[in-house]
Amino acid sequence: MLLAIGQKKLRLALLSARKSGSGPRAQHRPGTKPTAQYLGAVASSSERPRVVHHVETKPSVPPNTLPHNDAAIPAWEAGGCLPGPLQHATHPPCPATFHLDSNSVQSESASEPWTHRPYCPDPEPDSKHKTTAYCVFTNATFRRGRGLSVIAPALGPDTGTAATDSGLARAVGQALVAIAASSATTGASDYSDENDQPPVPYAVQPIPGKGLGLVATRRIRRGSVLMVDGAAVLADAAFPGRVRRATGQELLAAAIDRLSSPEDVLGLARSRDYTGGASADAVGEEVDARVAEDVVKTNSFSVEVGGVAVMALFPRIARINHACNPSALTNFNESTLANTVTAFRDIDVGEEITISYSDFGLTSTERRRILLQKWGFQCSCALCSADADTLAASDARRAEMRATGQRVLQRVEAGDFAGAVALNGALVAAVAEEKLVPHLGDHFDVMARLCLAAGDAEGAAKYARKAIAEMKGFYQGAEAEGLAVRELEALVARLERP
Ligand SMILES: C[S@@+](CC[C@H](N)C(=O)[O-])C[C@H]1O[C@@H](n2cnc3c(N)ncnc32)[C@H](O)[C@@H]1O
Repeated sequence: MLLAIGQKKLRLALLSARKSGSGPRAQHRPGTKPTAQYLGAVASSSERPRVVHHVETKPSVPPNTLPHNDAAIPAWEAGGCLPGPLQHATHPPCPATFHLDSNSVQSESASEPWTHRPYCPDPEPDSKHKTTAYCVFTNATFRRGRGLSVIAPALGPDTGTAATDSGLARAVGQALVAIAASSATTGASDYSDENDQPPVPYAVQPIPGKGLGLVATRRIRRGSVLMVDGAAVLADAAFPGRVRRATGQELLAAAIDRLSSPEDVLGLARSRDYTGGASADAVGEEVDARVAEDVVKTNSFSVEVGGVAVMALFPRIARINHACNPSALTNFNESTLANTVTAFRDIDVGEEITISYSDFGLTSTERRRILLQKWGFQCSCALCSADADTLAASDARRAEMRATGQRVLQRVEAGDFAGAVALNGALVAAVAEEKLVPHLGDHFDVMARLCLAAGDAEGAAKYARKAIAEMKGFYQGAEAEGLAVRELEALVARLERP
């Protein structure tokens, strides 16, 4: 994700170089913040892969809905206790509502995020490993009753927060309460899945050399939403390094087991066959634990929730294969806990729908190595299978894009904005030639800011208009109304004011 990181750094450099009040405030928005990538080595990856991140146009939780201090939680104050992970130092947990069976439903109240008692296996501390207590928190109503399980640090009985509390259970709990409140008001389902009603524009079918995959069943236009998939499992990315393996497997198995259809997850692709041909639900508990672990490794995205790095499993998106020049992009929205798949370009009937698990700025050799090392497969996508000349030309463009991005940044840091404008123009051309079209809006946005910093108001307005057109064309619907577009529109209006 060097390209996007470069863009982000560049934007930051531009902001610090800019005189106060002379331009719009930069925000993270689609294509600029690397967050999502399939995980090969669970949690240990320091890479921040390709992502398209949703524009947050409003706070994810209405003010005072679920604040972090007890003084502002009147509904729960009345009861004198807080449910599950939202317990606070001065408020004891609500023992009366917990059933002894950890799988039994605790509550389906819209104001309480967890419908089950947290499942907290013994952390098995030993002298060699520094272990942390983790729990499985479950909301059975999310995803239209298919459920969501969260693996997050346990909350201490005395403090309400664990020493290592990542805030993950709290952040997800807040999102769930806000989602429930919004569904109750609007009658809408817990995430926007209007595009998922049959007939969907794709079919899941065998793809030679790749297992199953998605194939377009009708022509899909660039920018259209193909699928919105709510998370089934969210796991603190740090947990595999902080629990013993057996405990980790136990947590994962419990997280999946609490979903209404565990087989939807256990039946996903994995790197090995532990079953001897038996179906996932027909095998023993021990095997299930290993299957659960492998399925999560093979199919999880890396996203952020409440500033915490998280492994996220979206069961339907998990069927989408990787391509180095993909036909679609994913876009995780922290407020809805759902991931949206958008067509990267026009997709013909019969064409495979693919996303990228790796960084666009890498050469083919680098990508293949990472896909093999971290995800355990030899990439057989169209670009990797292309002839040597095509691959070499693509590699040269991607290497050049990366190097040019760095040079642009150096010019900005040196205050040479005119030089940066000239170089960034070459970068935009290379991006277009490599058909990484969704990035164009971001690049035009950067060009607008560079022109502004260089004192070229006309150029700034021109590129701001181009960025708006790209962003609106690509990120249809809510995204097009996003903060970035509004900022750019404000910039154009300001620049055009006589
Ligand atoms: C998230 S799953 C994708 C869906 C999977 N094909 C299935 O059958 O459910 C990832 C797995 O799909 C396969 N895969 C995905 N993209 C591939 C590619 N470009 N080339 C070869 N295999 C691929 C690999 O086996 C990988 O471990």
